[in-house]
Amino acid sequence: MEGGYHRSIGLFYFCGMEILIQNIKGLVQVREKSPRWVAGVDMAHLPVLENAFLHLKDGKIENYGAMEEMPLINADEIINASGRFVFPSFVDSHTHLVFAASREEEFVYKIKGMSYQEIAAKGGGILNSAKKLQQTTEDELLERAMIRAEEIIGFGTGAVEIKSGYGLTTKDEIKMLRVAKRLEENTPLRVKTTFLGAHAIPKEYSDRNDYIKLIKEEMIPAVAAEGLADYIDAFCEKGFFTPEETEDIMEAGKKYGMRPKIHANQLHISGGVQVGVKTGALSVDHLESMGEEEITALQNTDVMPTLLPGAAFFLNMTYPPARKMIEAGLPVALATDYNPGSAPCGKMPFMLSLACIKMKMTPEEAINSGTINSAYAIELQNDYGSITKGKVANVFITSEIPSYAYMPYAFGANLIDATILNGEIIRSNFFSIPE
Ligand SMILES: N=CN[C@@H](CCC(=O)O)C(=O)O
Ligand SMILES: [Zn+2]
Repeated sequence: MEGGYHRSIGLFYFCGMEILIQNIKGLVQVREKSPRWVAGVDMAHLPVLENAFLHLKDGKIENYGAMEEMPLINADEIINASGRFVFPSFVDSHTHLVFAASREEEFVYKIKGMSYQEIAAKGGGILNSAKKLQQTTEDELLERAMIRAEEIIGFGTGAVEIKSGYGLTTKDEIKMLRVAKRLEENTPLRVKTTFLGAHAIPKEYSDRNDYIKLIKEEMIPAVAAEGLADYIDAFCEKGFFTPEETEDIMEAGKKYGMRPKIHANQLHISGGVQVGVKTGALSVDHLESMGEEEITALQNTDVMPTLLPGAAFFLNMTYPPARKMIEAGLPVALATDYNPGSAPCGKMPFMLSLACIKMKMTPEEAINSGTINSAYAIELQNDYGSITKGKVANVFITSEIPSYAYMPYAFGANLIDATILNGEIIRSNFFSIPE
């Protein structure tokens, strides 16, 4: 067995560890061959193997099957999961989890009746977060983001996308993205990064074109030179960036190898969906405001519609029409949008509950959305998002629950009892972790 140094906790660990989880009540999202996504009526199907075993070796899924067919396995660690379900870890494909400070003063304004746009116009919102982030050092930001990373691991997340967009100057955007990269080095999370310089226009720009020029001519090349971003994003919304500006910025990013992922149709029908389709975006995200035309535009494309019900919940807005999208044959992905302004919550199981309760998705559809489909939304579907031989050994074990549907049903409950990432036991509260 080979040893190694644990990046996050500074402890020696056995990276060649073999783990056998046996007597699993239900092994969820078992796919012999991983699809790139599931769409339309197929979203209602969630493959679950009852009374199963799962064998993890060298950080990968080695084998799984029915208990009565389990071969002899010489594992270092044997976990008895009777009464429990094992899920592939969630993939959270849209977050802003690097930020300097929370914004609960705006929360109170919202309670008193101010809208998201009114708060932004008063210098709150994204510009408020940018001001605080500019005054925070890279190391301080990392320290704060590490706490959130540990938090989401406890909620069952194993891979995450993190955006910039609270820097709004070249040096501060780079600072945010460096922190996101350092999170991957310092935690067991798989991290994908997105450059979101086009999140808001800073106050000091009387001509918005000057800021857009800065994004295209200075920020994008600087971010690319350090290899800091996989994707490029813009907040395509009234009062933020127009569809034409969004398209221009997406095309500029593409020249540097960054594929678009767009904030689209959150507050209005913004044209963001059509720009996403036109620029070959990997995903269009939010989609609270969708007409027939937007749904039709997404059909027969490779763009993943990504729903962020935590933002609609927090802002008390209409939820995306998930049923209409699924009935139109589209896939949908789910993510948290974890950020200090519109969704201060990184808990994927709660997103599943909101998907079911508020968007009328079934538990099967919600689980497919937060695993295999959200993996596609950050191009990780070949390695994450399902229990498939050869994929990364990222799983969690639930507490003793009656069914997998209990996960979205018991909203807010903490139902995750153990987490294994990259084949390492990260935490457990029902068996002791080997020294
Ligand atoms: N909508 C734009 N960006 C974030 C919110 C940012 C903020 O208010 O800080 C979102 O995805 O909801
Ligand atoms: Zn967002």
